[in-house]
Amino acid sequence: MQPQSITISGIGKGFGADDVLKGIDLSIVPGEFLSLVGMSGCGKSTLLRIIAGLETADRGTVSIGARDLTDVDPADRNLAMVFQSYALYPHMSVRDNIATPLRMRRLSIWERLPLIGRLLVKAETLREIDSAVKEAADVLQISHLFDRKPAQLSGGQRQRVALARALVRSPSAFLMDEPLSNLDAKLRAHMRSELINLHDRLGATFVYVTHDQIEAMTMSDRIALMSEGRIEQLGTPDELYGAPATLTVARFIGTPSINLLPAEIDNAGDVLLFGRRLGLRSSNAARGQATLGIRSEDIFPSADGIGARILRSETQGADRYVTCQLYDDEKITVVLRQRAGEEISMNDQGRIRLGFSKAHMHLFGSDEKRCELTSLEQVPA
Ligand SMILES: Nc1ncnc2c1ncn2[C@@H]1O[C@H](COP(=O)(O)OP(=O)(O)OP(=O)(O)O)[C@@H](O)[C@H]1O
Repeated sequence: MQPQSITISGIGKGFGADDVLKGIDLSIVPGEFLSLVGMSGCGKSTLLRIIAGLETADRGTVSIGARDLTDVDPADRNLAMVFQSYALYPHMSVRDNIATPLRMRRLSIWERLPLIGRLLVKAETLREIDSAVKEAADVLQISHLFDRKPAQLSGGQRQRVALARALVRSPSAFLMDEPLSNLDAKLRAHMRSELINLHDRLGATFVYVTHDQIEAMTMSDRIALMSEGRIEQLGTPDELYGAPATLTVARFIGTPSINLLPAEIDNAGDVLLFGRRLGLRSSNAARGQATLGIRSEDIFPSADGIGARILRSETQGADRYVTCQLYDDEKITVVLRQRAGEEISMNDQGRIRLGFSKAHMHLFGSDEKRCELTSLEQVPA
């Protein structure tokens, strides 16, 4: 199956008085791995269900390739949906679970009957179904589990059966709703890389819903970050991390979370942090209160920096995250990343001085939107 594009135009959806999707436009390119990510309740599952045809939009259209699907039944959309709950048939073997979508599509109601159906159906059709089931099971490395029932499988194996069942139909695209969230952390990380491999091998279009930004950041070609029924930002993981369009995106993406500090913009557009000019100017920010975002890797010990007190430090793999209180202000703490082998020099009271990398600061105006910053060295006087 050639990978297909998915085009979503002006999708709106309400449940009662709740406006859950407020006009979504999104073009997913053929073969792309696109994640819909956002806080619980932002509308990502509803959007995926509308693409699948399991939910009807109040307005707007969904197309796959050149085909408008808005009024097409879910069964005729040729999209494979994989759920968090796996949705396997408990009484059927792994082989029969995988074969079911093909039997539904290729066999008549009589041919699907146990025993008598076998007499009616053509041997060639059965062979074709068996071979497609075997191929899908081989891709997901579960052929040795063919005769087991779902209850006899681990979580990861069940999810693989669900994926094989989706794969066997040669769908135009795969739609996945939090497919890994029932797995423990280690298996999750393993299945993440299996899904990436599967995507690379199939070259198919994947739309993946998750509330886990790490999952979205590590797996996706592009991410659509949703908030309150809107797409807040659409871009590559690097774009969302390196140039968050809004405070919501900045807060959501990145571990540890971005440090946010209260700042001010004076009449000339100069940015002040704790009353000090930073040598940065914003041409498009409204004057007054603003927020500066600084990621932990862009903060470093510096003799002429801002005074801070170390509160705690946590080791995570090769990095240590050090939480510091700025100016003894209880509300303002920052986390900096200390790499293995680096020692932070502090005085006996646990105090240090911190500098911020100007080139990597993110400024958000009072409307919470990103403002462009220029270094004053580049601004003509
Ligand atoms: N069938 C329904 N009837 C009424 N309200 C619904 C229905 N389905 C979803 N909602 C509401 O719509 C909003 C968006 O739900 P949706 O499941 O799309 O969010 P989500 O971003 O996928 O959240 P989660 O990560 O928790 O699954 C929520 O407030 C939810 O309560």
